[in-house]
Amino acid sequence: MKLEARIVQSHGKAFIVEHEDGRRWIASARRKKTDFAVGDRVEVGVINAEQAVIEAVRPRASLLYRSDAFREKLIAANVSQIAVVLAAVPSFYEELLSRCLVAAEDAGIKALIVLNKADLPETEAARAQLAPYRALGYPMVELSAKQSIEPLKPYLVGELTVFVGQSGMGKSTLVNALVPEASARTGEISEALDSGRHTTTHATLYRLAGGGELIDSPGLQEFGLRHLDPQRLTELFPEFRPFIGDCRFANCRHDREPGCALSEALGRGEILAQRLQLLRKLHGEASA
Ligand SMILES: Nc1nc2c(ncn2[C@@H]2O[C@H](COP(=O)(O)OP(=O)(O)OP(=O)(O)O)[C@@H](O)[C@H]2O)c(=O)[nH]1
Ligand SMILES: [Zn+2]
Repeated sequence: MKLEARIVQSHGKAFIVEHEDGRRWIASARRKKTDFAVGDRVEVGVINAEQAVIEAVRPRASLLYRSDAFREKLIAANVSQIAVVLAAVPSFYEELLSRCLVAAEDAGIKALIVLNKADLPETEAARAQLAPYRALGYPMVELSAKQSIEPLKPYLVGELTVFVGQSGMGKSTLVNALVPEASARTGEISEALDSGRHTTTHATLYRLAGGGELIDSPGLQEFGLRHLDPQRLTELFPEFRPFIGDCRFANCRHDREPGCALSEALGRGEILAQRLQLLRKLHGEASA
């Protein structure tokens, strides 16, 4: 029997898929194909009440993934928004935030900055550090996951939001507050998967009471973007778009070339040094 289902949990090689009527199966892919992600809509062949096989994946509205020199790793499919969870303590990598924003631009989805642990006095400095990103048009919500997640809720309605964050930013606290059953709900199927095959949960999709859905992804320390098209990199920085076409050389890497419109904009204080640095770094990665 063949059915349409959605991947709601990924364990790397094994997945949990859910039909719209709520039935769930442990599913693996035919052959060694494993490039599926939570959020994917798939056609499954049902084997029995517990097991199914993924036969095909439907075209994706969006796909977020990261890549380094050795491999690509899918983060989530069909999401409409990425929420980057940050906190003042421990300190966050600003470059990782910027990379998430670039990935969102590339995937054509919204990005939301969530500044957690607003109860800590160090938050003021973090807020100032993030001001330029708000000025770029990325919305930011400040909250304390330990106190109240109400400020975040309106942003999640009607969206499929993937939550990403470095370890320690409080993403688990946040997700558990948004989805009270999250810690328990992974349930027996997933426990059986974890203990039986020594795999860990890569990502899980949850439905929110107020409408909207979220995907909790594992802590992120790096966000390799080698897969980005070097020709398109500049477009992925919204504030650089007005300068596209203004460099003296058409193939300008915006590094030491004379007549570089971005280097000149930097000299005039119109763009952030760390953003231009990231663009240069991404150019280097993409061509390495
Ligand atoms: N002060 C304060 N601490 C918080 C808040 N939210 C989470 N924390 C603390 O921050 C620490 C990290 O929280 P987690 O939710 O485990 O963080 P995580 O981002 O999921 O990190 P990993 O579990 O390492 O992936 C814990 O000690 C939490 O109690 C908050 O709003 N305010
Ligand atoms: Zn240039």
